[in-house]
Amino acid sequence: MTILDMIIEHKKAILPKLKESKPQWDIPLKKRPSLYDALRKSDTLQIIAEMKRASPSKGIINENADPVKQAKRYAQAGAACISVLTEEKFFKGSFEDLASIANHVDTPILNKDFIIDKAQIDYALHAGASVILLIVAALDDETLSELYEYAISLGLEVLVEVHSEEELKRALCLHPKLIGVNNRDLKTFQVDLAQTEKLSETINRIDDIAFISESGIFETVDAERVAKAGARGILVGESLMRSGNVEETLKSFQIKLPPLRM
Ligand SMILES: O=P(O)(O)OC[C@@H](O)[C@@H](O)c1c[nH]c2ccccc12
Repeated sequence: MTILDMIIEHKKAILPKLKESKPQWDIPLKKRPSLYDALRKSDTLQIIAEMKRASPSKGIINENADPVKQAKRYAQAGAACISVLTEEKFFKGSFEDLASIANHVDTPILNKDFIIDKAQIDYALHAGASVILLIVAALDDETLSELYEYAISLGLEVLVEVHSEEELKRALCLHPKLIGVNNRDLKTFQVDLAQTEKLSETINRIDDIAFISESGIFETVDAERVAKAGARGILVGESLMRSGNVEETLKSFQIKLPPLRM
């Protein structure tokens, strides 16, 4: 059983409880800017900065970080979007974190979780997210497209995450606007930025898509490498959560990009 299987099993087990208790927040989908627009229009690499206390591959990263302080630091340093992990058991996140961040920052907000059911999308919406993540590796085609359409119908943006060519092919059937290549294989934890390069050939052939490279980005050279492959944005967690100077670390990734062909 892979770690991804374990997380999904756990999600299924707690789903009935989630469905019983309705979301207790009602942070309206305020007029947050579109992540897609930020990625398409900007001439610098856009940073999606993540609030991440722990992970199954790294254990504790920064358990006691104050989510609002961290998110405000990200926003002030120029992050295009704040990503908030809400998975509790393996990542020590919560919808509380998401709601409190949503109450204090105006950037787009990505709910980072393992979504397998519409009820989780309702939670994301009520807790203040404007973008949700759908992980292709965790879903069959039918559920993937059902959840995708549902989120879009609610006015949310959807980041569709892939790791392999095969997953990319499945993702592209949705005609997604936001595609993320996770450099980390969620089944083995192996991280390799070459994954972004590999999948970029296909992604770069599609007009109108905003391409994000996710995970394993620590240095300016890493950002330069994925930008060269065509990424307009990067999703960064660990290096920002461990940084003694968030502003400096974040700014070290804001490199110049070639203009997009329109
Ligand atoms: O901490 P990193 O290596 O910078 O990675 C951030 C982000 O990409 C990672 O947290 C992530 C990407 N996709 C996910 C899916 C579920 C949980 C977590 C993730």
